[in-house]
Amino acid sequence: MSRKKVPVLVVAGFLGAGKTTLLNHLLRHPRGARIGVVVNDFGKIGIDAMSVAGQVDAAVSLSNGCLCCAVDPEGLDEMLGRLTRRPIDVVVVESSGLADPRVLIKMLLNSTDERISYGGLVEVVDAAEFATTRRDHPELDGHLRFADLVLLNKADRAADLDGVLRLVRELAGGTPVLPTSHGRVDPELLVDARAAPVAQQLSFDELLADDEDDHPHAAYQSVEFSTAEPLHPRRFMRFLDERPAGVYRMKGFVHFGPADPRAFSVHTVGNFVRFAATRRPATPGTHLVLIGAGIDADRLHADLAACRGVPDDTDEHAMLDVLRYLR
Ligand SMILES: Nc1nc2c(ncn2[C@@H]2O[C@H](COP(=O)(O)OP(=O)(O)OP(=O)(O)O)[C@@H](O)[C@H]2O)c(=O)[nH]1
Repeated sequence: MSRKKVPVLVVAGFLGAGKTTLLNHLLRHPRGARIGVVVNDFGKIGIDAMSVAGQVDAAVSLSNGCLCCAVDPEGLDEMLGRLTRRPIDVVVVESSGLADPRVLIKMLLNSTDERISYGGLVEVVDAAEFATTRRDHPELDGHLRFADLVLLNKADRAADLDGVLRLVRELAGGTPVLPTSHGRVDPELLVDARAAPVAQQLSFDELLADDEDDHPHAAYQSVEFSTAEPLHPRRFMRFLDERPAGVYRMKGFVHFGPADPRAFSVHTVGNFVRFAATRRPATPGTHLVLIGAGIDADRLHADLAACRGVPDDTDEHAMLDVLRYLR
């Protein structure tokens, strides 16, 4: 039986930006997702966090040094293999501060392990020390641009948060930038909960209602979109390309009708897009949840509604852009 591939999300950032803090936060608030982690230094991941997540053994670590330098592709595959032997929904890999995350990403993209697929790059940036980090590591600008999502952490300590946010957004080009404190992002933004089809999950409003006070739900909005009609693959890909920067996360199922009879799951983290061909969901059609901040729900609805349609008979390659993101 073929199993769903496990996305491997890379968390990068320069020294002290808050990568471990983010990992601990995700482990403490897994929202039903079974999270495996690969960390550089096991000591920094709170054992209590692993216990909360009920997965004390779902972590591997290097006793020293940096993943990219200490591990060759086979070594990485072996580590991931150990994690994905048990049911797991996502693996989060912490990339050491000084390494270029692209080395690790390349290893993941070239992995021969059929059970995993690269799941995107989250760059954690220290908002309080941004100028110093940038001065010491000019390569930071490049990291911001090729990340899929930038978390501007330590927002609580930044002397001029608006100014830093403006600058980071400008440097990041099209990469969405989300301010956070103590890595407290909603896990829904990064990982898929262990769940039935999106249509049967709790709505975001329901999630808003229930949590501890350190859970920053209130900052986000969710927009749901469903249609029984097929989406036109080219129009939908254009929508993804042009989606507003405030849409941090999108997940659900898409149906392209006659262009491809399969149902596809779609999953985005920031700019990262992943499609997977799935078994057809119980209700054929498209069901999407978009999560973000400062987004115009009516506009998103209208833009998605405009994606409905089927390619004409002469457009044989209409699915190509979608298939490029198939993992
Ligand atoms: N005030 C404040 N402190 C934070 C925040 N996030 C992390 N910290 C603190 O900053 C320090 C560094 O955080 P880590 O999570 O260890 O950073 P890291 O990126 O994993 O660090 P390295 O692994 O050394 O690169 C710790 O003392 C955290 O408690 C934040 O948003 N605000």
